[in-house]
Amino acid sequence: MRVDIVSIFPEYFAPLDLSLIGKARANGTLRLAVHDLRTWTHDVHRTVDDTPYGGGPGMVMRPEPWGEALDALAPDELNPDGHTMPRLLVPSPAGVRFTQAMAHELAAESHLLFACGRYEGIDQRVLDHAATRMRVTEVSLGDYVLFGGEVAVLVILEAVTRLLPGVLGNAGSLDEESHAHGLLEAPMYTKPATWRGHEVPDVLRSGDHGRIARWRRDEALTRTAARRPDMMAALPPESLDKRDRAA
Ligand SMILES: N#Cc1c(-c2ccc3ccn(Cc4cccnc4)c3c2)n[nH]c1N
Repeated sequence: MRVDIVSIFPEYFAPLDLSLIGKARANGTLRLAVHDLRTWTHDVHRTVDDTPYGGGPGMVMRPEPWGEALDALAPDELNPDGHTMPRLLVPSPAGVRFTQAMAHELAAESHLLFACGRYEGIDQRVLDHAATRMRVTEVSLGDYVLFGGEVAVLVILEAVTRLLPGVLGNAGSLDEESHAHGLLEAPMYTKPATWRGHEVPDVLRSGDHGRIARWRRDEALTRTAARRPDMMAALPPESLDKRDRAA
């Protein structure tokens, strides 16, 4: 997967050299490049923002630098390596909610292009024009307001990269984690069996894999019902067997 990120704070992405994302870059699973938006400014002050039409607080990111950046990173002609147009992702408080399902969807893309806004956001015409040439998705992490899109890109990239083949050592862990099947994951334990008077549930030390699987399912259902009734409501009825309904 190829990933391009455009930001006025490219140094925000230094953490992407670390850990499993760093390894994915080193082994070629992830080809990531971070670009400074000011590369595409031409004035002495390298200006990227201006006052909003219609008035109001703050500043808006000017369309010209963004237009040139997207032209350079998503040229109309096929990329040298033959790839088609990238999918443009624009973090925004007004975006569609980012979910694990979207992470899976994005993990299937060959080229992601992230546009990190700042100030009050990017001039809408940048997104409108981009949408005439590529798929554009405004995406939000949740119902709170950040300073800009960089943190969202770090979160999205981590959620997507861990789904790429070979990135997670134990791909099986993807099957049981929270949100994998629309439920929160069950509690996890490791040695020692007793810690500060707290015991590991006996079933997990029984060696009975059927009982363990049932216990984990019951715990996942209980947790999800208590913490995320919205997820319970969204579960397809056929995904719950009669035992689940009794849990
Ligand atoms: N994803 C995501 C987000 C953002 C977010 C993403 C990009 C930008 C670019 C600028 N701001 C500040 C800003 C402040 C006020 C109004 N509009 C924008 C951003 C906030 N906030 N919350 C999320 N879940």
